[in-house]
Amino acid sequence: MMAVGVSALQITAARPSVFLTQRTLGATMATFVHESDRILSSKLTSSSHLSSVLNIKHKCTTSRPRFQKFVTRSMSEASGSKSVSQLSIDLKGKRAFIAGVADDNGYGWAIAKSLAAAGAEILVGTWVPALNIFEMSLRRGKFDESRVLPDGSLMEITKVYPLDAVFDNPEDVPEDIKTNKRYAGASNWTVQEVAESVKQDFGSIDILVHSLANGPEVTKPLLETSRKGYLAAVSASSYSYVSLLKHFLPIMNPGGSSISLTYIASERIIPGYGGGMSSAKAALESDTRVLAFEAGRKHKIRVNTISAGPLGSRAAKAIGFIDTMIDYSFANAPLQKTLSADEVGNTAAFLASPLASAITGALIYVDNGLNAMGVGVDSPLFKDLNVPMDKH
Ligand SMILES: NC(=O)c1ccc[n+]([C@@H]2O[C@H](COP(=O)([O-])OP(=O)(O)OC[C@H]3O[C@@H](n4cnc5c(N)ncnc54)[C@H](O)[C@@H]3O)[C@@H](O)[C@H]2O)c1
Repeated sequence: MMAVGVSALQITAARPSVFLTQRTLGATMATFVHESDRILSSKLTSSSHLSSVLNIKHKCTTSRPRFQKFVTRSMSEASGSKSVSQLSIDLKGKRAFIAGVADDNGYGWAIAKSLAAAGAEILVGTWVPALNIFEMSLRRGKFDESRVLPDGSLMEITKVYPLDAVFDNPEDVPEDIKTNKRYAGASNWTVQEVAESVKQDFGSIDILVHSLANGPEVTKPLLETSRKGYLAAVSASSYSYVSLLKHFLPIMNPGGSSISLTYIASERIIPGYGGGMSSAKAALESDTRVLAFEAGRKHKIRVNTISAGPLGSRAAKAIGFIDTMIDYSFANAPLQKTLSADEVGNTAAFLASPLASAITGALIYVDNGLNAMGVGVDSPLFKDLNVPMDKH
């Protein structure tokens, strides 16, 4: 079990922590030895002694390595918690709205878990046609195994909102959708209405995540994509983000953070990622920069996007060649390992945290480094180079 008040997402160095936390200091006494081997007995009884301890440590950094080593060891031992660092991703008291969670396989779910592990309250927006099955599965405990957080507790989703991010307000909704039975029973699911509902229910949020995309003609090459299909991809996958941020910004607390998910097909040719989806991701990335400026200046909100490597989510499986992309990444990325959705989730938690307080308008790759490659090293043409190669 984690200590009370400590979030489950800690950034911990391989070495034991060298500083006592304020909390620990209050209850701790530590003894230090002077470098000339004279005993300098310094009883630490309150947190007001922290600065003097740190000063001693600071002064001896270069010229008194032996003394520093001793102080370091004494302090860690006195703290009694070698693995607790002072640098943690702490989102306690923050509230996140994550758009695009409809099962436990995708990046949205993993991001929700990491944010929850760091202490944030979780609200999700679920695409209306997927809402019933998602809520039923949640209720029946189908996701319980994947709700487990690092400290053993289960991620709580405070509220699930129906959402269709293709529509900004009720006036936009065409008749065929209004009468569609997949939308029957749900209400207030346009972007504007969802933001209003969240405002009514909770007042404000601190973190907005856009983890959704849709391109009805994604399996078609760009040259065969219709205007309708192309615009639908951009509407669902890019403008949906502009709209979400526009409607949520007024209820986002200053210092808050917004994150979207993109894919390398925006900047490099990925045959098979068609239907205008590569164009939609390029728009999303460009918008990230402009929105960072506008949201930063007006509301002090940071806007970043994560370019994630391939993951076998429901959406990716619909494209059809995700297993090939996962194999390709394993064979060619600098890090030969399977990308876990949690790695993207943890990056999102970092970006949402005060640790990333100067990062905005950025595209962060979380893809085992595949983006950095200029060639596919698994090509037979490279066989004489003897590139180190693990088996998948
Ligand atoms: N899976 C990958 O390999 C990969 C790689 C890079 C980036 N991404 C991006 O990650 C994000 C999440 O996708 P994922 O792959 O985790 O799949 P996913 O299936 O978990 O998420 C996509 C979600 O979008 C929702 N959605 C679709 N249309 C919607 C709409 N109009 N309104 C509201 N919700 C809608 C779906 O219901 C689904 O929950 C997407 O932006 C995707 O492009 C995925």
